[in-house]
Amino acid sequence: MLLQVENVSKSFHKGQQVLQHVNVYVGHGEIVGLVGESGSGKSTLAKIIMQLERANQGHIYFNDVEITKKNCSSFYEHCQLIFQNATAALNPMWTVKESLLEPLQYKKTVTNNDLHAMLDKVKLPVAVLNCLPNELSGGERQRVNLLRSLLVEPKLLVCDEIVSSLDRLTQREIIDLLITLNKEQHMAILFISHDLKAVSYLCEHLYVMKDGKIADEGKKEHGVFQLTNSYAQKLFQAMG
Ligand SMILES: Nc1ncnc2c1ncn2[C@@H]1O[C@H](COP(=O)(O)OP(=O)(O)OP(=O)(O)O)[C@@H](O)[C@H]1O
Repeated sequence: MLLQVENVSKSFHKGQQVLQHVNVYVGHGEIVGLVGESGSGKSTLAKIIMQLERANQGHIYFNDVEITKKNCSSFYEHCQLIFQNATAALNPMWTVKESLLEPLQYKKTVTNNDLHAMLDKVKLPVAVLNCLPNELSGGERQRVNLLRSLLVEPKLLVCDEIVSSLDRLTQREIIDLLITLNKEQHMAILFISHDLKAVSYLCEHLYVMKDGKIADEGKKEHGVFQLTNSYAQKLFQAMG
């Protein structure tokens, strides 16, 4: 198993349990969805996985090694998080080229040819390298953000609502790109979203969250998730 979230619980204030005994598993090269209503605890779980928040209880394992604050820098070489607000993730003063090269400065040399090949992969023109974030569209910014994470060649990409603010066509292009990266680089994806259509299209395995608990989980068979919990079934019936 690549990622194991074991029995994670979290409360910010006394009495308000945001996550309760959550177990989530992502296999090598697997695309796993996590859906749930607004406030069900999805982003909090993503932050706990990435060691940006501390769980009150439970453990995170990556490749069977427990992730803690102490060893998380090597974890970040293999696991990257991207989130909805691509603008906030990019330094407004840096050109795209500076933003792309910054996470790699101590790791490996990236030639202009490597950069151009990667830009091509995420369907961005070479001209964006000299642009500042505010000179790009929302879709372009999210592609830059994605590319920034991909240059590290992660084994797992955690995506928190990354297509929610984009139009349907751009959403589809980014999701198709994720599918290509998954196939070509065997990169696993934890795709957190409240967009059931996007999740149904992309994911093979799904967790449904409700009020901080995993209400159901199921694999996709013949294009349909096999869910047994009545809340989870209703969610998908409502989608039509
Ligand atoms: N830093 C914090 N301090 C206090 N409460 C918080 C904090 N972060 C999240 N919460 C609370 O935890 C609950 C879950 O929030 P979270 O952002 O994880 O939900 P979500 O499922 O990601 O929602 P959305 O789909 O709207 O992003 C909410 O009630 C939220 O107010």
